[in-house]
Amino acid sequence: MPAQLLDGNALARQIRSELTTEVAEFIENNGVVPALAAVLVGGDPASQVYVRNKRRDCEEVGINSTLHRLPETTTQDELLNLIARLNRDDAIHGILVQLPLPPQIDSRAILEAVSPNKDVDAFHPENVGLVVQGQPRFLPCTPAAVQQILVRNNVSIAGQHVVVVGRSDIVGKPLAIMLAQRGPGADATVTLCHSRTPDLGAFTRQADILVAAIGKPKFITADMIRPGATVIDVGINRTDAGLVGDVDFEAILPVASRITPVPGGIGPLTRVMLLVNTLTAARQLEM
Ligand SMILES: Nc1nc(=O)c2c([nH]1)NC[C@@H]1CN(c3ccc(C(=O)N[C@@H](CCC(=O)O)C(=O)O)cc3)C=[N+]21
Repeated sequence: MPAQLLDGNALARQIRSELTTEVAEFIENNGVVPALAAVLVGGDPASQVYVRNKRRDCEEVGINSTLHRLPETTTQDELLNLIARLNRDDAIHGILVQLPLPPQIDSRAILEAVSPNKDVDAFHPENVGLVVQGQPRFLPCTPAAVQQILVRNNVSIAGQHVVVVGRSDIVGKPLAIMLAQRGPGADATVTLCHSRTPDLGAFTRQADILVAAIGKPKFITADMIRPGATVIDVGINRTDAGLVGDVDFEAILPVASRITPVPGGIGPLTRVMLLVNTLTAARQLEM
């Protein structure tokens, strides 16, 4: 029997519908509309698509969204000035600075400038620290999307061996920490593999749940999967053959028990987590 598809689009739709009710209740109780400010520097085509989809998502659930488009030549000071303004603006609850930023800008300095209370990406060091300590203010969006697709499809995590491939600061590293945490939706045994792991297949074949977050098209092949494993594909690679993930989907389908597609897997859920975090930010700031 081929693997069950874990449908990110359907789950994203369901969570947006839950959020629509919660946002309406928030507005009713507080007389304030949750609001997200997105900052886009330059014209990276993938970023344009992402920001456009995100604005549509906000509209669907009743969150206000504003987009600040800055030219490719924006200086660090100009961007810092905009962030300072958004930090002070009481009508704005969440701030997202779309990555990557142009080379003249120091991304780290920018992410540290966003108020931790409005940091809906959870990229600020204070929020990263809170996640590590198991006291999150916001969960980082893509790791939260992976956790939710597992939890909401009743995939057991506790006591399972999760192998994460990729140690980025925005996906692999925080996800490994979140799934190893004590508590619901966690309690896994986690192995974090990366580009310097020798004999990667020896590790991935031990995975009950394999998460691919490497950023290389079809990098995970069928021989690297334990029969019956759950495979989560975080990759979004634009190739001549279209959008493909980090796993060789067709070849793995007959081996795995469950698998996420690309597109339509973790991507749409990542955007939903941004909405969740914006509502959380509004609740915390309007208390
Ligand atoms: N500050 C910041 N926060 C981010 O969360 C962030 C970022 N910068 N920079 C870029 C990456 C990438 N990312 C995606 C989210 C959703 C899809 C997504 O919805 N993908 C659809 C396909 C969309 C398409 O067709 O292009 C899918 O997988 O089905 C893709 C990529 C968020 N990122």
